[in-house]
Amino acid sequence: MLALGKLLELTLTDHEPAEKTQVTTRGVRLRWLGEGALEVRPPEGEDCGLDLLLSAGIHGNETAPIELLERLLHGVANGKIKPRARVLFLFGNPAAIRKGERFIEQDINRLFNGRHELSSGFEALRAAELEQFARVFFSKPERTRLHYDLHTAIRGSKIEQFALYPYKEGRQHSRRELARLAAAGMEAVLLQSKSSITFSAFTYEQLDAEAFTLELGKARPFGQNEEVNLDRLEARLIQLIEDTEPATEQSLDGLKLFSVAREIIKHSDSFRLHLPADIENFSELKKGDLLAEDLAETRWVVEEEGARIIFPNPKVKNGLRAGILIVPDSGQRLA
Ligand SMILES: O=C(O)CCC(=O)N[C@@H](CCC(=O)O)C(=O)O
Ligand SMILES: [Zn+2]
Repeated sequence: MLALGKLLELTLTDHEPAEKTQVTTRGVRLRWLGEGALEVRPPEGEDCGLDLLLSAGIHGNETAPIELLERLLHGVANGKIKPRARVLFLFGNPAAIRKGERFIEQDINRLFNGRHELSSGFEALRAAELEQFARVFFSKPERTRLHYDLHTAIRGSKIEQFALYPYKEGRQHSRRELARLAAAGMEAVLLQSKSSITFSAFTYEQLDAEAFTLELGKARPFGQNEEVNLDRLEARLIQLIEDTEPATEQSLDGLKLFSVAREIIKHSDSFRLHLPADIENFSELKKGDLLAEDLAETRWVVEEEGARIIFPNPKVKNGLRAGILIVPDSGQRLA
């Protein structure tokens, strides 16, 4: 296999390849752009017009999606996958991947959309670099832009695979994209209702890509991901790369939709979350329950009908999201 097909190995060993560009026997061009970043270009005349950004390892301990990208890249490099789309593969936080940790100094997925400029250190520099890779990749006019940022979650979940769909004022969420996600095995989508500082929010809000964070199961170390079944997603990604995707039905195929009722922000070290430590994502909450407390007698009480919790985490830094309170959404505002 071409050396550049081994992007994960290069990244894990912190190795710069001798040859930065390689071409497969079928004329597919692989270009190493920097640490953990590789662009794939289809042969001349075979480009279908899709620019697909696939990122994983934004959190270094979320290995199933990293392994998935590695399989796709091996397929491209050994000729089994025949790209007709331009694809940018990104491993988000190489230093954290090498250590098998969520992050080194700070959560890189809270440093996009300008936040890295207000910060410093390794992750802030990397977030700026990732924005630049994405900006250059999505700079070609009149092409379709799609970004999937692949993650796994800290805890178990009542709904195993789901997507988070960013928000931008004046832009509607696309029913067609949701149908595509359902076909890729996603069981639910959370429609965001405000701007955010994650990687997918950056490409959605600033680069006009359709962009999603995909949550694909529980985070486990490399080689221990047999319980994370990515078959449907993998098949769909290969179809996107090869431009063989069947015409997507508009049916959302049982996809559950949620919207954000409230983000629970941890303001101080006094923050207390009144949920069991092993609570699963999408657990239902009872109206009237005290969810959390913080300084100055701040109390978070469940007021919404049908409320559920995702990503509860009292250990985040002060000022960051310590959980999301979500409610069912009828999908009436979809385009
Ligand atoms: O399990 C958790 O608590 C977090 C899992 C995770 O990393 N989720 C992403 C979601 C990003 C988004 O809101 O689009 C994150 O927290 O960065
Ligand atoms: Zn993550």
